[in-house]
Amino acid sequence: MYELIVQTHFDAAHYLRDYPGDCARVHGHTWQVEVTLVGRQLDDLGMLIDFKEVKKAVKAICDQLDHRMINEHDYFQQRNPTAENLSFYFYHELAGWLKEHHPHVRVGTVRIWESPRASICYRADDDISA
Ligand SMILES: Nc1nc2c(c(=O)[nH]1)N=C([C@H](O)[C@H](O)COP(=O)(O)OP(=O)(O)OP(=O)(O)O)CN2
Ligand SMILES: [Zn+2]
Repeated sequence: MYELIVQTHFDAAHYLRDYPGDCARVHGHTWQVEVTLVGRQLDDLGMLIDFKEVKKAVKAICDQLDHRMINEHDYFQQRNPTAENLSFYFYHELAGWLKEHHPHVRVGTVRIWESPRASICYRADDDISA
């Protein structure tokens, strides 16, 4: 099994609806994003997927959020823009892209850092072996 990892970041504003504290006020983060893709099958070049392609796909998702108010994004109008919801959103956007373009590869995890000291990692339930 191969595990491919790419990291990137985006800067954006958000606020947490109904949060009992200062995070209910508009503020910003540099969100770090780490995506892990997994698969067994390599292409003729000996690659799981070209890093360049993965970076482009992750960037396309980040670009929808970068330098914006995340709460105004369609997906986050009804959901709080927490690291949990962001990791779920990235996971499923990438899963859709892989299904269409690279069906032999799946998303392993998406980790989102709100700060260097706090992150959330999402993986699909059936990957949990406990
Ligand atoms: N489980 C989660 N908890 C919190 C989230 C979240 O997405 N998931 N988000 C927030 C707020 O966005 C808040 O801005 C971040 O809080 P915190 O990590 O405390 O950030 P600080 O920069 O204030 O951290 P300090 O260590 O106090 O500087 C809150 N909780
Ligand atoms: Zn915040």
